[in-house]
Amino acid sequence: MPPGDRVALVRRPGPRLEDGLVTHVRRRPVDAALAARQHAAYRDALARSGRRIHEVAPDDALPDAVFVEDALVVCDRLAILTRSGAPRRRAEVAGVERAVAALGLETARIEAPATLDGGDVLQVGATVYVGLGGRTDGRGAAALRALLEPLGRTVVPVRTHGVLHLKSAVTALPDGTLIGRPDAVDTAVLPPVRAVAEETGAHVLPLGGDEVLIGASAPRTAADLRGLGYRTRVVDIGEFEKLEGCVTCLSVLVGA
Ligand SMILES: NC(=O)NCCC[C@H](N)C(=O)O
Repeated sequence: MPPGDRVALVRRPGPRLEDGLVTHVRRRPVDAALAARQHAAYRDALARSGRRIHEVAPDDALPDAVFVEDALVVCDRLAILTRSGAPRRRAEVAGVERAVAALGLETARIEAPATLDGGDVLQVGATVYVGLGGRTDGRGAAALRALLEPLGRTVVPVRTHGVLHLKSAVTALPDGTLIGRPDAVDTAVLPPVRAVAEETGAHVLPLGGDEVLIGASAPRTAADLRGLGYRTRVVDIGEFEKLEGCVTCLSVLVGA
């Protein structure tokens, strides 16, 4: 991957998407054809923000593979292949590893028995918050710390409650301000978290400059962010939200 290249890794959903895991929400039918269209629009939004789309080969046997951020954490030029806290998601890493190798990144992995999902890893400048909840354990956080401290990062574990991942509850605006649901995380270890108007407004993906990607299900949060001076790029990812997915989890951004 040449210096300056800005890439978005994505993985298209398959026909068995509706068999994806649900933990904190009631299962609802998922329309696979609509999901495919929503994913195409999501890829298009990332491409329009100046990202080169790099696709991980889809795997129709792995319904949750579309949530690619859980299998991979990228920090500078290091790609960390994770070991999900959901055993049936662990096979997703193989395809992601091949895609990462094609980008020429250095690789490392979270080794058993540690568990870590990428959705629990929130990078804000030189600080990396790691959620401790259903999917990531203390060993996973320690393994992440051992890999990232040499890169000048400070790793801060954060307990989560009643949410799938840390980034289900809290994400960061381009200036580093945290936004989301303070009730779902241990706020004692975090800077102030700006509460959002809708649950799905907790998920924003900074795209560069003052632009953020946000789901169409959070119109009041999007309006608030525009009020703060941000440009919002809105995508409808409703079929993925039925499976506890959000705008962050459908991609991994590599490069500034
Ligand atoms: N990082 C994320 O927010 N990932 C969403 C994963 C959803 C998937 N159905 C799961 O339960 O693992």
